[in-house]
Amino acid sequence: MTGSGESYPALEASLLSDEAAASARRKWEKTYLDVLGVCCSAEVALVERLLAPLDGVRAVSVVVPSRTVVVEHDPSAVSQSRIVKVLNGAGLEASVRAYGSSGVIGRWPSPYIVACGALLLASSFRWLLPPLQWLALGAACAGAPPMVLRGFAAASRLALDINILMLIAVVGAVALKDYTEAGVIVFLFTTAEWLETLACTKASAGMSSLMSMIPPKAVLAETGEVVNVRDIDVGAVIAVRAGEMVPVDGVVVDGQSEVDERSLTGESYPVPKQPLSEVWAGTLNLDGYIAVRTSALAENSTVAKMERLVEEAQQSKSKTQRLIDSCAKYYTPAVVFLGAGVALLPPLVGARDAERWFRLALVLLVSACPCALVLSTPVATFCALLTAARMGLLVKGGDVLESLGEIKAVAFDKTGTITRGEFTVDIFDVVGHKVQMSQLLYWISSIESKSSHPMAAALVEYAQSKSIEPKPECVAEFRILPGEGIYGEIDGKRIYVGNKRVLARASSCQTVPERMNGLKGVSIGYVICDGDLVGVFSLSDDCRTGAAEAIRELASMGISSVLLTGDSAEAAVHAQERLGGALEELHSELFPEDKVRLVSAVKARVGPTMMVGDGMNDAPALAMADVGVSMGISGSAAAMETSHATLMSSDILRVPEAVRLGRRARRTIAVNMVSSVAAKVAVLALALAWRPVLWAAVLADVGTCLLVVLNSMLLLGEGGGRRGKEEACRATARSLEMRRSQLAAVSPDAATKSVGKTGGDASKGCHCCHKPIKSPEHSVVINVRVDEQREGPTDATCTPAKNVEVTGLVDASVMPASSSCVSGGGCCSREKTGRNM
Ligand SMILES: Nc1ncnc2c1ncn2[C@@H]1O[C@H](COP(=O)(O)OP(=O)(O)OP(=O)(O)O)[C@@H](O)[C@H]1O
Ligand SMILES: [Mg+2]
Ligand SMILES: [Zn+2]
Repeated sequence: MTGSGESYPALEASLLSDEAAASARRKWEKTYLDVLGVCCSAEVALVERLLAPLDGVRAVSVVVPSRTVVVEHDPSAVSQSRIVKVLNGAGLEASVRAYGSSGVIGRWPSPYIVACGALLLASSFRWLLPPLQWLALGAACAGAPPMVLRGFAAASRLALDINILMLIAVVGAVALKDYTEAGVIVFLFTTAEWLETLACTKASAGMSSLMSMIPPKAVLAETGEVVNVRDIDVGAVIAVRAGEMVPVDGVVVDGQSEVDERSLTGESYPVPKQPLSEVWAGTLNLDGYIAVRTSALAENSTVAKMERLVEEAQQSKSKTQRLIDSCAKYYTPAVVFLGAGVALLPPLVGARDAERWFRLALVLLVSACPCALVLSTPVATFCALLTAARMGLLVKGGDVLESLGEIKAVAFDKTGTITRGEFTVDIFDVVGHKVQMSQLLYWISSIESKSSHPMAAALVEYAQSKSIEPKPECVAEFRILPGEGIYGEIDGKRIYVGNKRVLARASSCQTVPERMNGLKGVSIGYVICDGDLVGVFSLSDDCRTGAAEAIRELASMGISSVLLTGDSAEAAVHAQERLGGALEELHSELFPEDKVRLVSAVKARVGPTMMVGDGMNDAPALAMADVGVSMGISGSAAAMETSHATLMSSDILRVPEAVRLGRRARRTIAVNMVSSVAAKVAVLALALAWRPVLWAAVLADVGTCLLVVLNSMLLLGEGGGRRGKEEACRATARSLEMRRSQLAAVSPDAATKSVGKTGGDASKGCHCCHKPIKSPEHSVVINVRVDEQREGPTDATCTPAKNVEVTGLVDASVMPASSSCVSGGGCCSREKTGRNM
């Protein structure tokens, strides 16, 4: 006995390992199918039940709004055509979507609908020729086959769906000898379904445009060989010519070009690329040839991750949807019993008008179809998610979208979020006589090249500009000290780089050179070598374009903004001044755990809170917030992972836009739900008060379904393209700005001159929209002009800046609002737009 008992685990293990081996041998592939017959969540279960048992199918997911079924399968075990056959066997009208095609969906009504319509029309002449009334019965029969097939497939799996309810109504009407009614029901139902499919085409096209951005082939730079994108290894060099899509993420190694990153960031303007620039799969190479060394496999490229996220987001159900679904499960059987009761009980107890009760039961059944109610959330969520993705905001699920609309407060990180995270080194000094400048630079740049903090990049670049190459391989024991700086050992020396906390920790001598005292608006760093302060430096960073505008926009929506930074209090206050005092609270010198604590404090005090951040030190706070938004494709991976949404572009104005989209989505869902319930109530009221009209019930049902879809699709048009021309202007300004910084890298004079020319046009207005140049969109142009006008008279309107008083250093430094104007420091709107944003 024991013997056989013992043999089981062994057997199981061998079975398992066999299975594991088989599954490892298998080559999984994803097939996208257009399945027109999917219209309700009832069909989702049906599709799953049909495909899951097939051998060689690993995963099935159904995207209702775009009528897409995604099957992960092993083509050698179960072919695409087999899957299509199985689905069509249940009348689901499936077809394989070709790679890169935009979800071809039948534009013409099916022959069933046409025949049904034609017969119904002919039957309307029965007042001329009474036998024509039989044509109505013919119409019902002609249109019914797809319904019967689907209904039968559902029924054989003990599921009750809309097709069955409609068939009951049709059979009921025929039983009452009301053939016209039967014909009308079939016609209305099939036509509405067709219209719904048409309406979904747009949404579906949007989704496939997300999925088919990457070209299937790429060209190897060295050999010119054309290879499958999936077969490209990391580190291969591929050639991307003008007008082609970048096929894999990578780094430019040769050539120069401008790239349109709209597919990722939602903003269409040329981004200049030169050697060492990063490029991403799915972006468009506009002009010039570039050779790209790949940094990821095609399946791990950013766009592929995005695709997966969007797919997952559609499948993850939101709160509202889960509620509806869980009700729908008990609801439909309950309604069937109720219907049977209404039809059977009154005649049994002797009611006279049996036919009326029978009709009432049928109306009840049809009206009970929860189709529109079930659709009201997912379709709206789908459309909003697509719009968000198009504007460069990747939302990880319907839940997040709903929370976005509830936001009452936003916590911003400073470095890399409010500011650009592109530091410049202002001062770099050796302290004492222990080390030489070149040695100090070598140590720092070597250690910093192991850090991903934005300050690190600036320090490495600074060293390189002094012809010193970092050697990260010589650094041992590298450590990140959260909220303080970094540590590393090089040439046998123990070196700390960081803020004054590091100074306090690592050095006994705390006296700082005179020069570093009283510096405004910069971050000061210290270098400590074996316990001695050997170097100091200061770094400055500018606010992002539109940061102040974004915060003001949030305020106008009743949302308060706070700043949470690991940087010094001085740097925080400086940013606040640059923003014209737009922030309500400043908290500085925070450790990652302080950020978490403050986010939960804001949550408790104000309400649902969003956190926007980019760095590793933001990750825990992002997870804590109701909605954590990570900034930028180049932001930290940890932040992107823990956040609920990722802003692919660096346009901070997308933050208020996202909240607005969330609010709009919530409103749309509410309208959908109310109208779908109201329509049913109206029909039932009509049936009780006057008489039960079957076709009106069907019309109300399919009509609200259609309305729900159309109403949700209004979400598609907004968001991304809302600002149109303004957006284009801002984009031009930004690309100008970028060109300027590119030029500045080469020669600072050239930059001023080249953009200065544009500045000359400024008196006439913007060169693209001819509006007077005032708005932040034209910051670059003004940038130059303000430099010239610094001494001149400033604008008469002076936005009152809130006076900043910093209390606790580590903890909250809440600022009382006062209306005194800080002189000089960016309080005038003219200067603000010019210098800082
Ligand atoms: N690699 C580094 N080199 C030098 N100093 C650093 C480095 N990393 C961190 N520091 C110092 O530690 C401070 C806190 O860093 P932390 O990453 O917590 O915040 P931050 O990114 O500067 O600000 P924010 O939280 O607004 O993004 C920095 O302001 C800087 O002074
Ligand atoms: Mg940061
Ligand atoms: Zn319905």
